[in-house]
Amino acid sequence: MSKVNPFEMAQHQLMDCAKILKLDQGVVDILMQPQRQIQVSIPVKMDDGTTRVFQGFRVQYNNALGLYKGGIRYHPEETIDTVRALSAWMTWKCAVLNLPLGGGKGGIICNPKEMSKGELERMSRGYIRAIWKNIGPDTDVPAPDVYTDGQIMAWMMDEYSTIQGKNQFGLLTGKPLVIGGSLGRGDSTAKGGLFTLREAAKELNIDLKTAKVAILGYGNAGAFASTLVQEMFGSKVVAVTDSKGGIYDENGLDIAAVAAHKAQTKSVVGYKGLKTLTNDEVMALPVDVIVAAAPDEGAINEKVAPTVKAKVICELANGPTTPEGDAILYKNGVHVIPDFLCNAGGVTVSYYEMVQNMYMHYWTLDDVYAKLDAAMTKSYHEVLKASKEYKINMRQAAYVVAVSRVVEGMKVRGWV
Ligand SMILES: NC(=O)C1=CN([C@@H]2O[C@H](COP(=O)(O)OP(=O)(O)OC[C@H]3O[C@@H](n4cnc5c(N)ncnc54)[C@H](O)[C@@H]3O)[C@@H](O)[C@H]2O)C=CC1
Ligand SMILES: O=C(O)CCC(=O)C(=O)O
Repeated sequence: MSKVNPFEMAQHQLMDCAKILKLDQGVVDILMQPQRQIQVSIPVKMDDGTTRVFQGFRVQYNNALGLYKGGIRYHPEETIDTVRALSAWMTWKCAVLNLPLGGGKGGIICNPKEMSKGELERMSRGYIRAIWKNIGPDTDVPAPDVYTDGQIMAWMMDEYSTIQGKNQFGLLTGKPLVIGGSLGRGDSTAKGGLFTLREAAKELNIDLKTAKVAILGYGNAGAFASTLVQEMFGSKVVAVTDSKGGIYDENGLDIAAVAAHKAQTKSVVGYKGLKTLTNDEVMALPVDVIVAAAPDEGAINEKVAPTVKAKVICELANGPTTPEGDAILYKNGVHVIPDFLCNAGGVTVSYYEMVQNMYMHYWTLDDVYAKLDAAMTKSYHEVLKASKEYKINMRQAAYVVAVSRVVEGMKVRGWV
């Protein structure tokens, strides 16, 4: 995961925005730190009879615009700084989409790939027992993120409901459909990002039908993106990577066959005997679009950025580009659709799930996609407009739009 400190990166980006907006010091001081950080120890009975204690976090960054919202990650290299950074980015993400929500994030340091289903269930329930007083349908609503899924959400919701003595479906989003999940949440991050790519392509006169696309990080977001980019635009996916490496075929990959290979061997590497490439080599390929979907914060740095030949980078991952990388990409005319705008489709459909849970009335898939398309398109153009008005890059522009809204919320509430 991170070779950089993601929270320092997030603070650097925020300071950049504070200068553009000429924010007062008191406002900056509030925005630079989370409102609350919770760290808990979770003892778990392992299958072999031993007890292991896992460290878990929940960081509640800012709730000026609404309750804290954001995913929970299970990762061996999770740190409080990763979770802090991600909770800040959640705040800007909800604000840039104009959702009535604030930002939060959670994580547990663990390797879910080495745990049995029973161990995962006991750890997930233990996490909820440790933090239940600080979360809830009106205060902080978690969701799935890296290496967590609907099943884990279901266990967590069930544990919380048991503690409360009543069903609490609204505790979190990304739930299985049968217990109040929303249609369309599964591929919403990728789909939302591709709606912004469509708008960027119009702006830059890129014909997506003939575009070559490289996808970094063939996980939830990346795998959906590789199928959808073909279905929605007819683009050709020529490269994909995962944590073990990448593969490239200039004539296009058969994505269904790559998915089958990954399901069988646990990696895209080795598919049809193609040479294994590193992520950095894939970044430098002659493609039109890069979809950055690997949970590898700061991977697009000052060394990698100058090698990028793509015209557009869609940041489905959180924090893939360092400030130094950003400056180089901007100078070289690479259009970056920044993370908290590009990947906001996930939390937007999570918000739709909350609305549906409250009304106990469920929408069709077409309704969800139509609303998501309208929301992502509107936000993309608001950010593009700010980028032109202020003559700043798309990330700075996304910050300007998002932070202005959060600051307005803080002001009317009398915080500053
Ligand atoms: N799933 C969601 O709804 C959302 C996810 N995101 C972000 O998207 C990114 C990916 O998340 P998911 O797809 O949910 O995770 P995931 O856990 O489903 O997939 C991650 C994939 O990336 C690969 N990977 C890990 N390290 C890598 C590396 N260094 N280089 C290349 N590939 C690597 C893994 O092998 C795996 O295939 C994360 O940054 C996450 O925070 C952002 C918004 C919402
Ligand atoms: O769906 C959500 O609430 C949050 C998803 C998430 O963690 C993210 O967008 O990074």
